Amino acid sequence: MQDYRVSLEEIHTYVKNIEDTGKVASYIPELANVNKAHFGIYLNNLKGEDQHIGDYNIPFSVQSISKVLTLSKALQLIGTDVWKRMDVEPSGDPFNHLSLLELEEGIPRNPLINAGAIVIADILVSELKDPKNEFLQFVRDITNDQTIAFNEKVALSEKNTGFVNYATANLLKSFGNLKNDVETVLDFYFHQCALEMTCKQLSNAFYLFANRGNCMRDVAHLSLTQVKRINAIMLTCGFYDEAGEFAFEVGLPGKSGVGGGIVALLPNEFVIVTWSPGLNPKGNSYLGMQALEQFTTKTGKSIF
Ligand SMILES: NC(=O)CC[C@H](N)C(=O)O
Repeated sequence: MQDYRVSLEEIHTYVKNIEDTGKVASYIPELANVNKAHFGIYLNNLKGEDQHIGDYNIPFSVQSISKVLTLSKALQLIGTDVWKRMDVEPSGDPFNHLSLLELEEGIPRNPLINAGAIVIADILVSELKDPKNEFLQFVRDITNDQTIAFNEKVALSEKNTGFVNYATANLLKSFGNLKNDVETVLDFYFHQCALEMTCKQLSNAFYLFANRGNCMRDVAHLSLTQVKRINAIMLTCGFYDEAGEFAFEVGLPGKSGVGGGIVALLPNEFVIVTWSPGLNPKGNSYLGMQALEQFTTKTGKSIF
């Protein structure tokens, strides 16, 4: 791949020399069992000349990365009506904060924080006959991989400790921005977060955001306008109160999850996925962010 002056080996070596001060998420007990030493990168350059290194083929919990996929499904189903129930502004707050939601009367700042994603889950529960299975099928279809599944243990673990998400859903309900019952919506939400995918599968799933809405099989799933808007939301809101930092250091639209994964992409050029479970205090992968900073700095490829 002559386009990219940096090899993933170089980035791997750079990252291996950094002390990983990140901590594995433990507020979802099942995630605390993950070995922090895992590290993987998968680079899909849209031309079939992929590169990878490390643990790129080990499934991990995608967590909040799933919020981009549920948003996509909701836009497919009800289009711009999504924006009647939430905004598209960065929150500048942690992913699970409640204060803004109360102040702004149950209208979440954006679909990539928990409150917004719970409203999106409500939309999918209303619109789909068999929400969990139909959403899973959507993810399998865009990834072109029928093996992707939910990890039921992770979903249950989060349900048992999901007090803040229950508070969020109840607050949304009290403001009339949740149509279905709290249990049903959160059951869907905990399952979407408990999707397990590898770096490679995630890069294949996010291919459509770099490829004008068309997946790897060249099937159109989203319009160009929808993809433009989703990428804009990833850039401004994909890293919660560190969205500015990610744009500053890396300069790509992307999304993180507390499983330690980060997906980032440059439209019409590539999708890159990193996995390193140690999280910084804002809940984003500590080494993943540094690997991506090195990648865009060394290749000179960012949206800026
Ligand atoms: N940032 C994340 O990945 C958070 C997702 C997690 N399932 C939660 O709701 O707390």
